[in-house]
Parts: sequence; structure tokens; C-alpha cells
Amino acid sequence: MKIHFLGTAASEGFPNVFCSCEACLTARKLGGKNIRTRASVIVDDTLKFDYSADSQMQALRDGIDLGRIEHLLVTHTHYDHFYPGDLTSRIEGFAHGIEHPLWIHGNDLVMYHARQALGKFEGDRVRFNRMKPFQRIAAGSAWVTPLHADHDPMETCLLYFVEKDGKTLLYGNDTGWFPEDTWAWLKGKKIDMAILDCTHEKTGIKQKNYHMNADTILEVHDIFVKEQILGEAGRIYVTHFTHNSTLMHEDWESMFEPYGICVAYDGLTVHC
Ligand SMILES: Nc1ccn([C@@H]2O[C@H](COP(=O)(O)O)[C@@H](O)[C@H]2O)c(=O)n1
Repeated sequence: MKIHFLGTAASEGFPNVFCSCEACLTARKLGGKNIRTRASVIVDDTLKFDYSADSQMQALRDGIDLGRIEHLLVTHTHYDHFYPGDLTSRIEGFAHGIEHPLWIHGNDLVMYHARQALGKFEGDRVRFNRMKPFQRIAAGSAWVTPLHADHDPMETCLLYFVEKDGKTLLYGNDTGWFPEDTWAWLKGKKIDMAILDCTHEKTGIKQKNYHMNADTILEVHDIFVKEQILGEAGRIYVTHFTHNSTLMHEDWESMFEPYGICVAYDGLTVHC
């Protein structure tokens, strides 16, 4: 699988354009990998996780044809993960040369907002599928299983386990420490690549809720290795960083390099 990171920041972006904290000032000065937009990933040019208002500029920045996306897997409806009105640009009359519908997959709240924005266009350009936790579906040549996240208690936030071309990918944000049923489901599974929520720096709390922090990541890594969920060639990529962590890209790399954990940045493409 080709994994393309479109965005790697928490909701306010990094730097936050409204903020003059030390981290935002430093990130502006350093630029490069310290400029992070809202979290999203594309797999093999055709399957995308989440769709924020940043998606358009991310596609222009990285030379991506979003018309090729066949399946959109939405984790939850927070504005930095789902901005369905922007998908109007894909509808008949707005976009030309589109030959397949975009399937929007997500929880019931995702379906509600997607249909509010795009329901009248359902058909050749856009279709809807409500995901139920732990029920596997086919998405093109991939198999996708939604898992429970620990994020917003007012919504069934989902993580996604993707099996494609003999490889597996866990898309693990937004979430804190995985809920018990997700841990139970992962037991005995093999992950080639896990993309995990590393919103916060080290705080001393290992099983953090709502969002993971660096301690949580190290704990998950430990369990993945002990339980052989992560194979020898398997890799964790961390993403979804907040400026409130105060850490720059190189700081994250120094922290995680001894564990073989990789730090994602906007525009990074890797294969698993
Ligand atoms: N009380 C607060 C204030 C701010 N945050 C920040 O929210 C971001 C993470 O949340 P998203 O799910 O909206 O990405 C992150 O930047 C935090 O620093 C917070 O968590 N709590």
C-alpha cells in the first residue's frame, strides 16, 4: 500500500494561524516539516481518511487528483475531520471527467451530515454507507473494519483497520487509549503499519483518554511488540500533533527514534 500523509496536525493546525505562542512562532520561522495541516491520509490514491476544509489545498500542494478517490472513510464529524460541503466540488456540473461515485463511509452522525450536504446528489457522484463497529466491508480491493475509538463520548468515533494486497494498516486517530473491545479485536491480528494519534507530549499518563500522548504511544508500541501485533517489519507512524505540545518535528523524531517509531509530516509518502 502507498500511504500519503496529507495532513498531520490537531484541529487548530500547526502553527495555529491565530496563535503567537512560542511553538507557533518557532514553527513559522522554521517552516518545512513544522507546517502541519489537518489530519488526513490517502491510500493508493483511491481511499482517503477524513475530509477537512484543508483537503483542497493539500491536494493542490501535493499534486493529487481527488477525483480518483473511490472511498472516503470518516472517523468522526469534528470539523477538522469532516467538512462535507466542500465535496460539492465533485458533483455534476462542478466537476467533469468523474466516472465513479465517491462512497462516503462513517457513523450515523457522519451519514446525517453527509446527506444534509450532499443527499440530493446521491447516485453517480456520491453514495453513502453507514459503518457499524467491527463489521467488515469491501471497499474496492480493500477490506475495511471500523473499530471503536475513545474520543468524543457524544459520538461513535471510529478507527479503521484496512487489509489490502496482503498488507494491513491501522488508521488510529482521533483516539485516546483504545477501548477494551478494540484491544480484544486487535489481539492476534498482524499490523504492517499503524498510524496513531500523538496529539500531546509526555505527561506521565499512559492510558490517556480522548487523545493519545507520547507516553500512550510508547505503551501501545510496547503492547503491540509484546503481543506480536506489530511484526518485525511493522511500523508505527505518529501524527495529529498540537502546538500546545511545544515540540518541533525534530524533537518528536529524537523522542521516538530509539523505539523505531516514525514521525509523520505533511506530504510524506511511504509504502507498507
Ligand atoms: N482545553 C483544551 C483546549 C485545547 N485543546 C487542544 O485541542 C486540540 C485537540 O483536539 P482536537 O480533537 O480538536 O484536535 C489540541 O490542539 C489541544 O491542545 C485541548 O485539548 N483542551
